[in-house]
Amino acid sequence: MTELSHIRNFSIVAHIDHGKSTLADRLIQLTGTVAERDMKAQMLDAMDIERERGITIKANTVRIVYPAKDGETYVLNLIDTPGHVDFAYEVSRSMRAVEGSLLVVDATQGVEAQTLANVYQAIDADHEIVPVLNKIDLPAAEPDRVKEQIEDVIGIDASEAVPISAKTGIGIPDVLEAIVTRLPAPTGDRDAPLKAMLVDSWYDPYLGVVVMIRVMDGMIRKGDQVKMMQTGATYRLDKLAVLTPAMKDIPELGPGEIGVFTASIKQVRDTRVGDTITHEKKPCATPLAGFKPAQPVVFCGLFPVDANDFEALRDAIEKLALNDASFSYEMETSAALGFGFRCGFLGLLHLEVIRDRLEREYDLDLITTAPSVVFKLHMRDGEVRELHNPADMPDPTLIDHITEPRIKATIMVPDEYLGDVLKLCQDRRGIQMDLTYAGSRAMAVYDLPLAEVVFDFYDRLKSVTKGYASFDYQISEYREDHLVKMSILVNDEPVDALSIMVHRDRAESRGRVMVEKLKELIPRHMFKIPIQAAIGSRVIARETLSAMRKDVTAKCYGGDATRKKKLLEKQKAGKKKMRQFGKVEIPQAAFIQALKMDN
Ligand SMILES: Nc1nc2c(ncn2[C@@H]2O[C@H](COP(=O)(O)OP(=O)(O)OP(=O)(O)O)[C@@H](O)[C@H]2O)c(=O)[nH]1
Repeated sequence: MTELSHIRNFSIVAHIDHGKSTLADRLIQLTGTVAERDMKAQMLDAMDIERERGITIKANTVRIVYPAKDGETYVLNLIDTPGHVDFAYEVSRSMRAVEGSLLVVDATQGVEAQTLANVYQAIDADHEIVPVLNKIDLPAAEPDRVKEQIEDVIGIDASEAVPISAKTGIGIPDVLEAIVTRLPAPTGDRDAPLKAMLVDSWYDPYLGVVVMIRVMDGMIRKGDQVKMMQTGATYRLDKLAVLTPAMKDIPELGPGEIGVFTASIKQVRDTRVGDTITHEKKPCATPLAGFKPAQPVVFCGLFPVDANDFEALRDAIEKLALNDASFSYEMETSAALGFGFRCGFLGLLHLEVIRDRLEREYDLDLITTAPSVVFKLHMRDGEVRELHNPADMPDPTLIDHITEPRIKATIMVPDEYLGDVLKLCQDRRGIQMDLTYAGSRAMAVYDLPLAEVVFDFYDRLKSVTKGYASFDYQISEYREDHLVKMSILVNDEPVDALSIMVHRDRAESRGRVMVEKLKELIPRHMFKIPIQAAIGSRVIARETLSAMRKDVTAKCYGGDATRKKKLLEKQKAGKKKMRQFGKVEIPQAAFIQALKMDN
């Protein structure tokens, strides 16, 4: 056990690309935590997808042993936090497991959207914050200007910000000293009953479920019988270790320490992030505050392009779900798409990440249906039903009214983009609740329907503000509105995967945009194809895709056989991504494209 005074727990907060991973690598390298030959760039972003997308999804941690200038040796625990709004809950609870943060700001760019969103999380968690100005090796670096900006915009003292280059290594020893001298040591009572926070959990193919904890009070040892206070489940610890980042066994962990254990836990679903872990025999009196199970808020259908892949998809989804408690699924059948799954996610990025992993790691070709939220149907007979899929909408005459989830959204944006942001929120049925200014930044608080946000709101917000807005939301309440189901008919056949719930006053314009887009997205066939949007039996928008009779190879007059072959191959590959509806083939991309709202 390490003495409390010799522990420092911290996270690194930064806007994307400001150098968080590079700095973490440097800290690990300089302290010799990983042998030079094992050092690979961006150690902490384990998964391929994280690397490619440059985002960190799972919170990672590493224990660094650092001999400081004062002659004492300190244990520094770094927790890596995810940076996207879909994972805001993961960020906020991992923040509560540490006492301080390094705020990394790119000295050539200055404070940006996520810098703000993330630093406010750190401030909320009462962190001591050490500003770090990165990339000072670049000629465009303006450390003084950025210092001033940190003080103006964030309102924290930046006079002692540490100038560094994570790339060349300048200033890294100063960062380590600042961690020891400026961040507070944790507090806790080793003689009190065990109270530990479940910070994260994941599935390891060799060890089974690994649980990461931060001990608040008491001691935890290998062989202990522990209890999860929320779920009530009890387990015996098989292994207790720290991450260096490789797992290293340790006999015990005391207050302020961070480590991992295994305990023959069958699935990650049995471990709830934020839960309190205590001893079964001598439990602590009260659990830690703020436990909140992650609730899926966005649902969509995932179907195999090739019906023969259904079993493979089931297998893959079950495996992924073992590793991700916030992802839910149930089997679904669709007239158009056959057998598949209705899946629930924390948000759109989460959806994309899961879909990508299924396609890549399990080599599956998937069709994704329109993301939707959970509506509540208040039936005339008094029953309240949840609607996860617009295709399951019952006869509207049986419904008294429908409620939908609303959110309280906070958007921070530089002045010059405010007009566009307000228009976007207005277009999405938003109600302005507050508008304030801090320096040259505005903060707008809106009450918005979640359904209008789940699809492409972030994308639109990013594009109208050139990436300079930060966005955060909380679900507020379910509220009644005039919602109707709109169906899309292609060649007079309803395509259930394209039906959506929409506000009555907006159905016509949404329907018009959708049929126009589908007309562009569906390739011409040998016959005329009507494309219609309808509410019940009433058609509200219609386009006709005219017939075509053309051999794709007709253009290749002359005897260029290879070119002809290539075209045919391309067409064949394209077919794989097509789906047959009656006589019509619809490309898979059309399902998502048609639903984008950028009219
Ligand atoms: N010139 C220079 N480039 C740097 C420095 N630190 C990081 N970079 C580069 O900046 C880019 C982003 O660095 P990352 O460490 O991946 O940034 P990050 O904040 O971890 O990004 P995400 O993990 O995507 O959030 C990479 O190309 C780095 O090589 C620095 O001090 N100087």
